[in-house]
Amino acid sequence: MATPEASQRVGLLFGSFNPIHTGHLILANFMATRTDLSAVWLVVSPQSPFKVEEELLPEAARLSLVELAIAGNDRLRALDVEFTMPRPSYTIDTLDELRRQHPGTEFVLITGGDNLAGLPRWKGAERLRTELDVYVYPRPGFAVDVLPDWPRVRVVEAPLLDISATFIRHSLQAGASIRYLVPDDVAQEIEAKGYWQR
Ligand SMILES: Nc1ncnc2c1ncn2[C@@H]1O[C@H](COP(=O)(O)OP(=O)(O)OP(=O)(O)O)[C@@H](O)[C@H]1O
Ligand SMILES: O=C(O)c1ccc[n+]([C@@H]2O[C@H](COP(=O)([O-])O)[C@@H](O)[C@H]2O)c1
Repeated sequence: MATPEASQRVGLLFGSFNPIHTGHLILANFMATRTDLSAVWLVVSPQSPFKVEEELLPEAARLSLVELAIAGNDRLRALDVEFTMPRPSYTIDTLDELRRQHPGTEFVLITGGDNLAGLPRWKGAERLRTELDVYVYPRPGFAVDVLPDWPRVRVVEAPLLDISATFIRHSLQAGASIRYLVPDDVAQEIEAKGYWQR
């Protein structure tokens, strides 16, 4: 008899989450509730391969903010699987690890439209192209028809969200309010810890 996990299709949203914001949350919840996915796991990457960020919060702090943000949403889960893996964090390696840990689960890669054009340069791109369904959430300013050779890419029709972690960090550095750009609990924690504030 099939176990509940055997039929599960889970979306993986990889990110720096520096910090998590409402854009991530709307995206993740949209994928978890309006597609064939039963859940979305937010994978916090200690170090994204292409990103050189000077103001990267320690991964444990970023994970904590993700956990605060998704508390109470049964369809979302935060993962620290990359914390004990080599850096930078390559998605194909994490995918292999998660497939090993969850043999009954079928994983789908979720990404924002800004990362789509770069996918062919990711480690193991040919495996990603052929082995995975990729669900894309469009992002303002980025074309989504850039990978005609990736037949497993599917772009969802969803409201565009012009929110980024960069904007949150810059707002904090400028002393501007980030209310509603991140959940209240996250804003309070950022303020209490003084993250990105000068
Ligand atoms: N507003 C958004 N619309 C669509 N996708 C998004 C949005 N914000 C983040 N994403 C996607 O979420 C994933 C993780 O993003 P990430 O943690 O790098 O956040 P970010 O806001 O892009 O950060 P930064 O501004 O620091 O570059 C990526 O696939 C990214 O494309
Ligand atoms: O595996 C790769 O080669 C690869 C290259 C670029 C980005 N990624 C992953 O994509 C996620 C989002 O990337 P970024 O740079 O927008 O934060 C992040 O978690 C990275 O680990 C992965």
